[in-house]
Amino acid sequence: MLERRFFNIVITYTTVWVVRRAAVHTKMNRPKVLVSNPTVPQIGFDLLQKYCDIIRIENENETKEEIISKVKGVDAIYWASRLKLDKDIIEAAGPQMKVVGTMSAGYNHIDVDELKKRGIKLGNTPNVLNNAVADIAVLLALAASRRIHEGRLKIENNQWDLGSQWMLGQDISGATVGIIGLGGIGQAIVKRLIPFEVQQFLYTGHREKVEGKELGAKFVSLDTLVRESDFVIVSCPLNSETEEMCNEDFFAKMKKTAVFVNISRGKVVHQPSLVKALRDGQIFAAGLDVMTPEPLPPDDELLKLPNAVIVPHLGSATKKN
Ligand SMILES: O=C(O)C(=O)CO
Repeated sequence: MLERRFFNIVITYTTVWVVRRAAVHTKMNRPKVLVSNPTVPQIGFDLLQKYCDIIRIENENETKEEIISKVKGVDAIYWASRLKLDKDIIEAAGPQMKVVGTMSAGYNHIDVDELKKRGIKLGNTPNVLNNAVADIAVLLALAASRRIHEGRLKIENNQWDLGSQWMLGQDISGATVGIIGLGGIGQAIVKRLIPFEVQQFLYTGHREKVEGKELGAKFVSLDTLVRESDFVIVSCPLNSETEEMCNEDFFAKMKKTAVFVNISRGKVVHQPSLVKALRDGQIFAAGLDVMTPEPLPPDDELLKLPNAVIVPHLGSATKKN
């Protein structure tokens, strides 16, 4: 999964741009940049090399210790890593460090408070990923509601039944779709689902948005969204407010026929409660691009559920040709 993600050239350009700007800002001829993982596409290294001296981590499964051993004295960090960029690493870099660029829309893997305290700028890659991630959200919503994983298992187990009422799924046409977090990705999801003749879109977040009005979506409380939606799609950032927001109480409020989709971060969900809700038929199905932990161990309970469609965090894993 990591290799495929890092092929996203658009992301690379954006991150390199952030690091370059920092270089100009610091008025240094050739600032030193640590690249935290070697699977960044060559084009990324080439661009960086033009303006900066690169400190490389050669190990694809980089460790915090390795990063700490090489980070001292750098002016910037190109964070292409699933590890947490935490206080220890920031401190080890030293007070001259001015900027961090990350190849992702989400930045929950970076200690932003620690960066702020030290006046270090952070660049991420919002918007470039909206379409790719929204595509995965739609794919998961349809795959989960139409029992795609379960159907495949039935074939493999020689349980193909010819009855007319077999393996009925949930329609998305005529459904109420609730989007938690109508940011760029949430809006792209709504745009994709309009042609599916969804009956109404609900959304929730900090405030009502002009874009919501333009898309014909109705701003409601989280409670209303969870209770009234046939599809609940999570596309909000992970932060202290949203961590484990989808818990036992949340799933208990959902309709028994509803489908849950998460393309945000695994930790927005209290996963044991989701597993229970799926196992006990409290909700109909789930489609997940993100989970806890990542990578998910092959013997995890989630993978034993026929009504869970799971992909290994492929939201942004597309290649622009
Ligand atoms: O860019 C991100 O933050 C993603 O996780 C895309 O899936």
